[in-house]
Amino acid sequence: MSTLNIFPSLSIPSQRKAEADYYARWLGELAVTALKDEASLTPKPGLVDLHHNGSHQDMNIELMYNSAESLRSTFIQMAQSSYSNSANQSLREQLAWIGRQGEQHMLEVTKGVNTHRGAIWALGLLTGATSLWIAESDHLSADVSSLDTISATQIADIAGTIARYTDRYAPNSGSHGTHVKHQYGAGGAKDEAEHGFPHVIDIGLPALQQARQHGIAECSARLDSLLSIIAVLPDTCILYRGGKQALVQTQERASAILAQGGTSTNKGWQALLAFDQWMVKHHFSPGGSADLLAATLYIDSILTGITHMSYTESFSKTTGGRM
Ligand SMILES: CC(C)(COP(=O)(O)OP(=O)(O)OC[C@H]1O[C@@H](n2cnc3c(N)ncnc32)[C@H](O[C@H]2O[C@H](COP(=O)(O)OP(=O)(O)OP(=O)(O)O)[C@@H](O)[C@H]2O)[C@@H]1O)[C@@H](O)C(=O)NCCC(=O)NCCS
Ligand SMILES: Nc1ncnc2[nH]cnc12
Repeated sequence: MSTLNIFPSLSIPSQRKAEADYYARWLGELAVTALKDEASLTPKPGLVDLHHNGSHQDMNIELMYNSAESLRSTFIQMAQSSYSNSANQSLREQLAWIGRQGEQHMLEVTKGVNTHRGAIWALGLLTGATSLWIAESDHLSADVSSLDTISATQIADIAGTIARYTDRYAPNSGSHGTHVKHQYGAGGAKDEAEHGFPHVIDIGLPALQQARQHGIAECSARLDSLLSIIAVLPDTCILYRGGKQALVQTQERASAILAQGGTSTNKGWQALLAFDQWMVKHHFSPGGSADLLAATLYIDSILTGITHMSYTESFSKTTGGRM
């Protein structure tokens, strides 16, 4: 993949540039890990997982992993580009440029299959926003207990601010999302980002954290988080394939499993398996919800991992304190 020559990196002093590269590599790694963790979570309703290809003829787990790996450099570039930058028109268009290059690269790797378009959008904005947030503040030296949902909200708000600038070079895509927008008035991925990722911050993340607090095993905690998102998200993937009724039925089924106590209960687990079969039978797939689960896992990894990764700390460890 070609590298961008529009980064303002030459004007960043070398220490600052080293920090930017350091954090960008870390954030890129977290984003790729989040995508692979989403893909491997099993069993997911209608989605590709370790057991099957869900409602997708053209995808499998190998393809999802390869697609995720292919996006590492995209996320790194987005984070590099955002460090020492501000949430403004220019950054929006730099990220869009990198995002479109990333989409091209993904499509080359997957031979034309749209595995992660929505994820490039969501995680691209969030990696960029995290990088900017790190650069602007002293969060990394903060006590871990203060890195809570406030930090998550701040990062998602920055992502929302960037998303609200218009990308003047966006082509008229004629995507499924555009089609669904006209037919049902659903805002889709763009709306989600512009509002600061409410389905990540107010739904997916609290569901994940609450499940863990109740001692629920990590796999079930993540599945419950996914179901919480499916239960309320206007997912354009479901709307495109099955219309409004499919979306309502899908949401009701996800809510019913949560009302039964979630996937950690025997009843909930059986209901999840039945839900998966029903989705596959009807060829429905909650692709947007899967992307937002990946975004949730990414934000979660920032909150839980951030103190391990202070640049200064890590740098002084490797150099014996000599800066
Ligand atoms: C601004 C864009 C988001 C424009 O994209 P688009 O007009 O296509 O908008 P949406 O359809 O709304 O969203 C795109 C993808 O986002 C996922 N998604 C769906 N609903 C939501 C939602 N409510 N909230 C968040 N995310 C959502 C979804 O992606 C997943 O599904 C993909 C498979 O989808 P698709 O190909 O449509 O469906 P299939 O049924 O599988 O197709 P067939 O097999 O039947 O043919 C998969 O990729 C998942 O990721 C939506 O598809 C943005 O994309 C954009 O402008 N990009 C340009 C560059 C840019 O700005 N980059 C970002 C810079 S940070
Ligand atoms: N696991 C998955 N299966 C199908 N589409 C997806 N889009 C994002 N993650 C997905």
